[in-house]
Amino acid sequence: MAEVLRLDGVTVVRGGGPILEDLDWTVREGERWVVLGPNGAGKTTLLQIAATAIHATRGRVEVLGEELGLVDVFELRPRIGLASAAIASRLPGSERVLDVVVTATYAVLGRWRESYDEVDTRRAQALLEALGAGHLAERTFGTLSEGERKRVQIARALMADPELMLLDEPAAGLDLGGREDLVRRLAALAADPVAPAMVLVTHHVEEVPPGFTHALLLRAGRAVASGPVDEVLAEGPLSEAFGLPLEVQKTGERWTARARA
Ligand SMILES: Nc1ncnc2c1ncn2[C@@H]1O[C@H](COP(=O)(O)OP(=O)(O)OP(=O)(O)O)[C@@H](O)[C@H]1O
Repeated sequence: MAEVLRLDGVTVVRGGGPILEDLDWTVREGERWVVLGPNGAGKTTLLQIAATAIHATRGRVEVLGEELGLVDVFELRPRIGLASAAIASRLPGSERVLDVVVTATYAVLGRWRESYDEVDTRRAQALLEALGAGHLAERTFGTLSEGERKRVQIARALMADPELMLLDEPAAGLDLGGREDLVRRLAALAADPVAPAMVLVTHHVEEVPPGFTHALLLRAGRAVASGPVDEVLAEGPLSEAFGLPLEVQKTGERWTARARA
């Protein structure tokens, strides 16, 4: 399968020290990855590399077959879908939800022209419906609850039909019902054979949707484990990544973890 993301020996230095160190990682077409690790492990920095928002200090990064540093990132970015709190905070609260989604076609934040093609509007509405947010299309983004915003952001990230989808802590701030609803919708997306390759960042194994195939565990900027989800989301690697002895259980296709008594 084709590689959509490849990092070879990637190091990112900030404030005098490495915040990602000597990372090798490959994501292939059809794969659904979860990136887990404690606060400050480097997860968001890694997504920023994948989103072409920052450059590695050392090492080589290929995104969608193009080597960063040798390619115009403005041509690459429309092929990458990104949903993150940082992007959501830049979306105008007064914007109609349907427009929030439609404008992604033009890879701009906020509405910048008065009309869109009918086909774009229909696609935006269909994506909102697929994420259980069809009824919110005419509302303004600022009036939505946190859970509703997350679903709209994911619809927005899918709008431009990306080849790589990056989700930074999509369940953060959601209540139990909201989290479970989102996990279910992400599982449906993961099961869709035409959905893009996905990378989902989270702190919690409880948020890993069924159908995610691979996991990368980070601790202090280094990979602790990387590979098929069943091998990586195990007590040994998770305890090492989070720095405490954990009891991990898998029930059906969901995981739970807690500190060992
Ligand atoms: N510009 C910067 N200058 C100095 N340190 C930075 C800079 N950007 C990030 N860091 C540090 O790099 C480390 C990794 O940050 P990053 O946001 O990637 O971690 P994370 O795993 O996403 O954390 P969290 O789970 O808390 O969101 C943190 O210790 C952070 O303070």
